[in-house]
Amino acid sequence: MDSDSSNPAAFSLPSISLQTISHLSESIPNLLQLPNPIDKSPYYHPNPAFYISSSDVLLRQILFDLSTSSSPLLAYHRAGPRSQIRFDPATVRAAIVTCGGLCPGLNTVIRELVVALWDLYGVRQIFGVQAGFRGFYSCETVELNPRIVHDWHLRGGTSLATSRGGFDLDKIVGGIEEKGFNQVYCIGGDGTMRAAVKIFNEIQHRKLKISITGIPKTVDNDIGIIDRSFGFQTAVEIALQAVHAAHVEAESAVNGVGLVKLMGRNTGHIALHATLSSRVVDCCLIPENDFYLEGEGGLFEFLHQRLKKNGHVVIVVAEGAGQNLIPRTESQKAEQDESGNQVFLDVGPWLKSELNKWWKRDHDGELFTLKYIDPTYMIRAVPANATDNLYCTLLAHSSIHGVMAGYTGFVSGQINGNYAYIPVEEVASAKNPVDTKDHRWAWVRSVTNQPDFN
Ligand SMILES: Nc1ncnc2c1ncn2[C@@H]1O[C@H](COP(=O)(O)OP(=O)(O)OP(=O)(O)O)[C@@H](O)[C@H]1O
Ligand SMILES: O=P(O)(O)OC[C@H]1O[C@](O)(CO)[C@@H](O)[C@@H]1O
Ligand SMILES: [Mg+2]
Repeated sequence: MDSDSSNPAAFSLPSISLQTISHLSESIPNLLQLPNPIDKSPYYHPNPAFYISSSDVLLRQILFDLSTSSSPLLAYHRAGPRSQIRFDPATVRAAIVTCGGLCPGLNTVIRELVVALWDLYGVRQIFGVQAGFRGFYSCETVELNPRIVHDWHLRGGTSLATSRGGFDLDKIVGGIEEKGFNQVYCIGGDGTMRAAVKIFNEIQHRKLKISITGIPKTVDNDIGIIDRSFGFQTAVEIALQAVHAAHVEAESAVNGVGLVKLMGRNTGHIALHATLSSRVVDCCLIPENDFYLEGEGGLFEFLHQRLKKNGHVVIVVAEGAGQNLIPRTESQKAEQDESGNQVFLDVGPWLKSELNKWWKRDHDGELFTLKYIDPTYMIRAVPANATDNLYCTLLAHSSIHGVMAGYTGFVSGQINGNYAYIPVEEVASAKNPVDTKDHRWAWVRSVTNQPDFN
């Protein structure tokens, strides 16, 4: 018999599958247990509800159709302070490392890790590892305290320096052991999370009492599971300035084209958000949606019509878009950066040149002005805005609470507005592409009226 779809009682809730995270007690016998020093904090006055227990979870999917959902709902441990801690603060030696590209908020996360370890938990041995993972074995570490980092949230970049490459598992874990670190905070993107998985596995293999955690950062917002990565909103805000400038230039010319290239290696989130929030973009080109230039339904035909109608156009192109169209030599095809990421050809100047050639070929003699803006590093080299700053603080605090409670091999992240601990392996493999089938891409297309290039 068919279930009555108007009667909610006719459906049963799917089961829940908890994504457990590792705990030091699984590999370290007789791990000590102490009351959380926040008990004595003059600011928090914790009541019983203040502490989070290991049975507190949050769901990844909060919207679903009961008539079709049958697979279990994924749940994660809720982030936050635990009533018992598993490190004696006096013996903690915490290491903080930043890896990969810059992102607004890196310095805020470092600052808040230092200040909260110091103020909330009474940790006094906190170290900055310089220049990314290679810093564990090739550079002096710097001792940090709240006085040193007090104004770091006002600075862009990372005051610890960052780098790509330099991943040598044996040397890194050797360096961690040699320097006596027992808490390792890794701030970085997808590559950093993949590296953290390997370090975590090696630490487990060596049965070391070291907790490692990841705090995901990427302006590209290309890390899955979490709501968004810190710094992304700030980057979009700065990107908008470039889009508005391109619009002014285009509008003030005859047959004016404003072309803006924005970051986004494999994902077009920055371009998409800049398009939706500016409302002045005529065409948004992202890596997830192939496009073509010539013929029916192509970019040139669309631009011709738009210029005829409005007299100007604004194009936003993400750096990873159109890579299949740009001619490249065999050696360019194989080029990688130090971390093994494919080196892209520069889509901005290529598109600019193609547009100029097209106009000259098809509209010779008619006025045409193309202004190209490439704000690339400007959007990620700035300090975090207010929202990202607060987000960075809560991520740093979540990480410390989890580590002090003895959890390891996890990432702190926001899921549906709440903070969770997610297994680092899961984050390392979770991508976050723009879904060109969902409502947000449909919204872009309805705002721009651009072709779908199918
Ligand atoms: N698969 C991997 N295994 C081990 N180490 C890795 C791996 N991928 C990346 N790494 C290391 O992680 C660090 C950061 O990687 P990468 O340069 O790709 O930046 P990222 O963390 O992805 O940040 P972003 O994407 O924002 O630039 C580098 O030191 C790199 O060597
Ligand atoms: O020039 P760099 O520092 O290697 O970084 C560029 C890359 O880093 C990112 O900002 C983050 O992954 C990408 O958007 C960009 O492709
Ligand atoms: Mg990356």
